[in-house]
Amino acid sequence: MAVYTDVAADELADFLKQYDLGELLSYKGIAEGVENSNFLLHTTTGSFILTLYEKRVAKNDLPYFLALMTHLAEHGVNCPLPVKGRDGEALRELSGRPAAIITFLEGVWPRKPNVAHCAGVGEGLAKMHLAGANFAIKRANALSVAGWRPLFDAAASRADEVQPGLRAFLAAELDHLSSGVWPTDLPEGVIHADLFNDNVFFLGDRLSGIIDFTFACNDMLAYDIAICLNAWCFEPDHSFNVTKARAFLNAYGRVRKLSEAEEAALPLLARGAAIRFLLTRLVDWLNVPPGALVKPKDPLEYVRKLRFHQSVTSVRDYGLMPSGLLA
Ligand SMILES: Nc1ncnc2c1ncn2[C@@H]1O[C@H](COP(=O)(O)OP(=O)(O)O)[C@@H](O)[C@H]1O
Ligand SMILES: N[C@@H](CCOP(=O)(O)O)C(=O)O
Repeated sequence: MAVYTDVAADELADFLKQYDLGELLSYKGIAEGVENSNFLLHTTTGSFILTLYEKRVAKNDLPYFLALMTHLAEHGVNCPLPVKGRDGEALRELSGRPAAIITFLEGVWPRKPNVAHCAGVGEGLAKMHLAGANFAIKRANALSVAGWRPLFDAAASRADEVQPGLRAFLAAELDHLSSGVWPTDLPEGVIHADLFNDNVFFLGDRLSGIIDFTFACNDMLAYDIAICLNAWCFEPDHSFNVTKARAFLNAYGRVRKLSEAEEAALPLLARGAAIRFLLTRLVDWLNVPPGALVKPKDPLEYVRKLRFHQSVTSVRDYGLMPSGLLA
């Protein structure tokens, strides 16, 4: 359960007086997520999500996330809306943390994503990319290449406790990715940057909503695709499922066609996406705050994904023909 900061009932009831949300009926910490403390609130007017922003989130970035959700919702993406208080503000403080209430989205995230889910997320991601095109505020990706070295430095001395040889493996990969090979000329825009299956809700096989914009930023759109290939297209036995990848990429391409340069960059972007999540997971694995109710995610899952992408020689391995998408 990701609750790093607890909230007392009387404190919350007082907090809610700043909103037109009625009286608090009940609330509970949410048993998912690893980044922030989240609570499900039931009030006399409905259900809401309360987020207390923790560790990796810079306070200065919060207006970006909240404005982005509003922008995307206004442009056809089903995502939560920040709830404003009577003073017109959505962002305030609770229990010493920046805090915001957002609307509750119906739907269930898929525990075992199937091919239809992968197609749904491909279409949804492309629509989100198009919807973000005219969003005016910019936020650099703090967890791109330049952000990986500090994470490595924070974990390197204990990496081999997690897997012998991991430190050297990570060092070599980081050296490669920071040697000038990382693309700089691919189409950019607003990316979600964490579109894992626990951040996409479905009703049956139909995508019903996207949540958790805590890592959203401006970066290469194809990098978001690479993050999804990792998050959606591997099986529990760690094998890559090319059928899911093809379904995901084809559905994406029907809404926003990938350029040949983007296709060609996918193996490298997928390596970068793999090391990014490997490193944050490793740091979290080695630094669980005492008393926090959180289940850290397995960094080694991403070692296997990274090794797979290191072995890729052609985009055919992702279900693509080099010259374009398969029909
Ligand atoms: N707007 C929402 N509507 C419904 N459930 C939500 C909403 N936002 C978050 N949740 C629930 O809370 C969980 C954790 O939220 P998430 O934003 O992924 O956490 P974190 O802030 O740690 O990244 C989600 O998996 C989901 O179950
Ligand atoms: N998706 C990340 C962890 C952070 O995401 P959250 O949405 O679960 O808080 C990972 O799998 O490493």
